[in-house]
Amino acid sequence: MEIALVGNPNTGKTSLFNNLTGSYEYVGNWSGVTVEKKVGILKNNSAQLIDLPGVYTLNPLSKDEGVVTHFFLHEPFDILLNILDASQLRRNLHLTIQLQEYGTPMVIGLNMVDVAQMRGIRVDRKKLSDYLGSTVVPVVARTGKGCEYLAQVVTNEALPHKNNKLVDYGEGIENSITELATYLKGKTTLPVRWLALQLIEGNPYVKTYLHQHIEEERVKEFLTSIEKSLQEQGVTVAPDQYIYTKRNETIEKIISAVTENNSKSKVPLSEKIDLVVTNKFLGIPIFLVLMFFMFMLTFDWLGFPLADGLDSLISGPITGGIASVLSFLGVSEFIRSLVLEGIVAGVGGVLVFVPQIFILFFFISLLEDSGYMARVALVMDRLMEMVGMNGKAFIPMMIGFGCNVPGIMAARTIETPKERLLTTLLTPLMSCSARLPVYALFVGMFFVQYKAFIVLSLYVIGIIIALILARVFSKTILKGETSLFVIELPPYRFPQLKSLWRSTWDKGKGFVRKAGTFIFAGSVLIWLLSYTGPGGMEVKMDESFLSMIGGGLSPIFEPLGFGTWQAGASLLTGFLAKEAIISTMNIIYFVPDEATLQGLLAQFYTPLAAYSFMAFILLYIPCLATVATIYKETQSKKWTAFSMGYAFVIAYILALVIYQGGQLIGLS
Ligand SMILES: Nc1nc2c(ncn2[C@@H]2O[C@H](COP(=O)(O)OP(=O)(O)OP(=O)(O)O)[C@@H](O)[C@H]2O)c(=O)[nH]1
Ligand SMILES: [Mg+2]
Repeated sequence: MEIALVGNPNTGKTSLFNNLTGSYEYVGNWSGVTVEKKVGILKNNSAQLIDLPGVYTLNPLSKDEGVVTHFFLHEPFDILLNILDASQLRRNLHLTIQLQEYGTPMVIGLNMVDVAQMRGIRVDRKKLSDYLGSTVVPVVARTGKGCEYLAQVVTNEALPHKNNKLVDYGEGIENSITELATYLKGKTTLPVRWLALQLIEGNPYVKTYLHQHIEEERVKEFLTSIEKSLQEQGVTVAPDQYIYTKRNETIEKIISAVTENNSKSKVPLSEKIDLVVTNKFLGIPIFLVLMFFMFMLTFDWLGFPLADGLDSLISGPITGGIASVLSFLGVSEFIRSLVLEGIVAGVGGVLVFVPQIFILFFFISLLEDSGYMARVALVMDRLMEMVGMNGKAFIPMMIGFGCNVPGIMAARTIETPKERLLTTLLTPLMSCSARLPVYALFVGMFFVQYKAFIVLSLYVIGIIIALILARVFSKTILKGETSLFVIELPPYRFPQLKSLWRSTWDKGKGFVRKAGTFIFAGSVLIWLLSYTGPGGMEVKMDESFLSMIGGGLSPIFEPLGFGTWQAGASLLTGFLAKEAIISTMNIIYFVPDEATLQGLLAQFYTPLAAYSFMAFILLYIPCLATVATIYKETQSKKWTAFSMGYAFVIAYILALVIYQGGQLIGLS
């Protein structure tokens, strides 16, 4: 049995999905968190649950909304589980009516009853159930209250195929629909009334679907007959508007019958906070201060001591322990060196940064779950509009701070193809967490006093370059209108510690896993390349294959301040994954403990060259996983190649300006 989970954005569908299936899908307090279909199995194995992106209507505007409409047209399922936000019933019911018209047996999960109660809204579950002809089960998806019972109702009860005429659109429309039904007879298994109403609303997916099943003439005839019959009735508005009005009338009737509103406070707390946070002048400074605070926490107050401790642990007792085990086993010098100077140095060098990565992810999860994300979009909207995008595109970019891959996926929520492509191309300029170890290493060495400030400057450079390029691209290669900026500001929520931790862990475990697989394999390879050379095995590092490869690249980087073969080799591996830069450096500059690695770096970099190097790493080329995602989302080799090419050029120019310009004004 297949159950489809459908509802407005940000109503708690994925929270419920996670609860019922034991999954850990992405949850956040803004609209458009889920952008693709996710399938899970109910805990009691009785059915499959399908989580879908949130939609306000089945008539899609953006790509993630299209996922839902496509699903309704092409992927048959057995039961609809419609999630309603009890505190936003009026708006949610528009979708419910459309789902009802689809005719599949439906159960209503009335979520956020805790929020509704707090605001003094009471919903009469029994009456609502009578109106809709579906069982209504109140739940709190976040805590799991009522969820088990909801699962029982969905899977156990014999659900009625109910009357799907909740709204009466009048005889004219109903007659035309009956006529359309005769043409579609035997040609589709989908409910004709639903198809017809969606067509009147202008749903492009349904139109295409109908064109595939009957002659286009018939579709046109139907639409003309609707228009004519409405005119005859003296209706002056367009048919889609008429449908909307009719639905609204029904909704008002239901709302006044089933809800009771005893709210006392006129202005909710969220709105009071927003007066400050989204203020025209204060908005951006507040955002920057928050980021600065995040970096202070990650690099100074908390992260640095933790990483330092972990580092001593890895380079001291752990390496020592492994060394003694190897001696005890009597392994060859080759194996010993591979393990200690390759794997332990490479993987350990990356794992040292786990505490800092987790702190960063914790902070990002906090922003996501509190509701601040949508506010940043609003605050950034003015800047974004100046460059041909709108504020909504900043959400994928913010997500990109964690990892560029989900950031690019989130670009699906952007309505126009032009802006979606722009966002996809520019999100890799956002500094992801994998670049953080590089910053940590270098600011720890060269900018001890200003760690957080230097890192913040890199993040801001990423944002500024993205804005400038957005402007350039939208004036040259990607012309088109900027779409209207519409965003829902969800109420602020106090994040629960449990879900915060879960979401932090979910993001962070990818980093740990990558260290154990990708970085592990990479370290072995890099070590082998550094251990062997044209002269055979055990060559001096400067005569190894790795130094030849890196040396081939180094002249290109000479003008940027880091023309060493070591830098060339690390940048090359950095394309596979940005953390690999750190593991490569740990292997190349192998020294038994980190303190001296930093000392060694001082021989190769000046502070100015270090900054130029960090800026270059920030921008130079998206990592392999990101490139693959860009290809998957754009389905275009041309744009994928472009995303790599332009990034390299920009990185080069910027690093050049920083290094040469810095020298000109006397920095070193
Ligand atoms: N107070 C309260 N918050 C909830 C409840 N259910 C979910 N939330 C919160 O609401 C926010 C949205 O939850 P999601 O599960 O991501 O919502 P969604 O419907 O999947 O959202 P989209 O994927 O964007 O359509 C999160 O911050 C949840 O913690 C609830 O019953 N009560
Ligand atoms: Mg979701």
